[in-house]
Amino acid sequence: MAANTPRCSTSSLTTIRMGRLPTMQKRSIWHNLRRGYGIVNRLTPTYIPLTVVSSFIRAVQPLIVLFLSAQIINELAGDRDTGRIVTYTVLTVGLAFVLSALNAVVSRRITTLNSTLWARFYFFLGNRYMQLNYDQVEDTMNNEKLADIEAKTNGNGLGILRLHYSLPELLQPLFELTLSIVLFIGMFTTTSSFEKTFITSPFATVILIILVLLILPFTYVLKKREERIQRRVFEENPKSNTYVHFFNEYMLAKNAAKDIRLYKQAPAIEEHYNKSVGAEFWYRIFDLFGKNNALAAAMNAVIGGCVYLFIGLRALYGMYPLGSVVQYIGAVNGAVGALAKLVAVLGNFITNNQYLNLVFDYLDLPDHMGKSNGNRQIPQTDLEFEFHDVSFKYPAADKYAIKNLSMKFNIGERLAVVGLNGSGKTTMIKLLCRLYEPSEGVITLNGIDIREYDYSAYMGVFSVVFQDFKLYSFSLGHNVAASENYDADLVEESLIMAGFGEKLGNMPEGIRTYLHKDFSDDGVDISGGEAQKVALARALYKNAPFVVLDEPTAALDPIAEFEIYSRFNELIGGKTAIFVSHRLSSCRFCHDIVVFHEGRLIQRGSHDDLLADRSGKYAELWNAQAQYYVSA
Ligand SMILES: Nc1ncnc2c1ncn2[C@@H]1O[C@H](COP(=O)(O)OP(=O)(O)OP(=O)(O)O)[C@@H](O)[C@H]1O
Repeated sequence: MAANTPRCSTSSLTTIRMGRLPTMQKRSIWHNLRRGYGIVNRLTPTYIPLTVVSSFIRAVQPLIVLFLSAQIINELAGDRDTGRIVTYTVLTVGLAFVLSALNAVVSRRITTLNSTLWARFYFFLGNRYMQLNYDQVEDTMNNEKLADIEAKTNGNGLGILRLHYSLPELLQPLFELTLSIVLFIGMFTTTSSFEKTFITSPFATVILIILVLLILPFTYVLKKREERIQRRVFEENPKSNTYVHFFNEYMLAKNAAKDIRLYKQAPAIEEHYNKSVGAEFWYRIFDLFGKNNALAAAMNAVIGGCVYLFIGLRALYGMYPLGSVVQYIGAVNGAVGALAKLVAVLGNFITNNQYLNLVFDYLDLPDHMGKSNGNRQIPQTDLEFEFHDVSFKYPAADKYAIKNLSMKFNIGERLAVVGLNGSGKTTMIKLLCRLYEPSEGVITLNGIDIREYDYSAYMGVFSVVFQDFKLYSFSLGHNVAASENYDADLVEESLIMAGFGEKLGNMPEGIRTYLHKDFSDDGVDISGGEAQKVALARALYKNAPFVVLDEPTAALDPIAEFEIYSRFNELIGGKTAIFVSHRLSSCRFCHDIVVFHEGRLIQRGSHDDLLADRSGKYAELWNAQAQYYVSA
């Protein structure tokens, strides 16, 4: 029967089902370039066409000046026709002006798009993170990959951002090469009468071409070396990006600020940071880049010198007019430079491919709990959930957090869940809410495996307040409704029901008041207990049929706690509710109590029934707490 069929019984299968990255998938460069530029185009739609225009202008501008200067020199050395000289001069100045102006406009727009892309790309990554299945978010391996992507993007400009910045580096030399060929092609088709020597022979032309083409293997070798060393440095420091990410977040985290100060963590953090993210790491990469750039410049200078010599000698033998000498030298050297840049950028594409794979592996993490599962609609009323012999082990753990759990949640009743720390209470809730899937056994809703229901609709069934809930620095209304557009009356009502009414009355702008001061100088800071009330109001506003409160009153003062309990039935209405708490006295209003111990359900019954079992865990926990109140 499906209900008891173990799923993912082998660890490797579990690994894949949990949506981890088994090994980096290899994709072809062309596939990655197409997909990568597709993303660039989606994030900044005008960037690619504007870069084509800008690269063309940058390539054509010096070559137009070169061509027109050559015409002027030829005119000065030949017919000296004033009209033509003036026309060339005006054209040179006029075109330079028009192209510069056009380029300034386009470049300004591109500069804006560069920073836009940066911001949008980080949102794109973060947004993907928000869409991941929860188990993938908790998976250290995926988090390391994300830290790696962010650091490689941020610190090294690799991955998608490299594609973005490489586009002009690719297009400009492509245009330069094409236009330079147009300008120097005349070298090989000259009709002037010249002296026949070795220098003016076709053989010398072949030697020149070979010399120019030498730039290709030379640049390729440099690029390969760069790639090899960069890869080795990254491999030798596999955790350095995670460290950077961790420390940068920790040092600035508001909830770490107290501990950092009181435990004087700053020097220890600094020491650990320097050890784990050593300057040596960056030094080796940048040292290599510097040496490679110097070698490439030296090679260009040698080839450039040979080109000068060759064309100059040919001019001496009468092969080219004076102006054309300037044009050919400029154009051939332009072509040499363009070729070197093209090989370098193609090398960059090859190097960058592994970082694109990293990004695409992350983007392609399977939605194994959502789309790949069922699309059955959620029943409208009477939702009855049941665990059937469920066991669960966290991905990297070797111990079961839940073992052979069978229990039913009675419709419309309140169930208290108690047990020692680490006994599996929160894990049970995560399984019920489909944040994780059971390793063995099955959970049903009205007799049907919960995996057969539409995932997003299923999540809508629960109003949950977790122990580690988070509020954000937007308005109170935004926090409660989790939306820009909300029902203001319902938000207020929920806050009042959750015991936040008095505080709300003192807030300068009511539910439009911002929490914290990140986005508003008038924002208010609230205490831990008040935050818990807002989180409770959020759950009430959602008005889902099943309420889960995981230690909802842990941060509340005794009076607030008493108020919440005494109005609990009013708060929950006829809904089914689970209530996790360490304060056993607060469980007494529940119809039923379950006791967890080491991942197993060991007792179930009413408060009186459980207490009657004097040797049971519940009685032990109750007596342990009661003695403090009695002695007081
Ligand atoms: N993300 C996780 N990865 C690996 N192990 C985990 C994870 N979360 C919890 N555990 C382990 O699972 C077991 C059950 O944890 P769980 O959070 O369900 O306990 P709990 O009863 O809710 O505890 P508490 O009363 O402290 O909130 C513990 O041993 C815990 O260390």
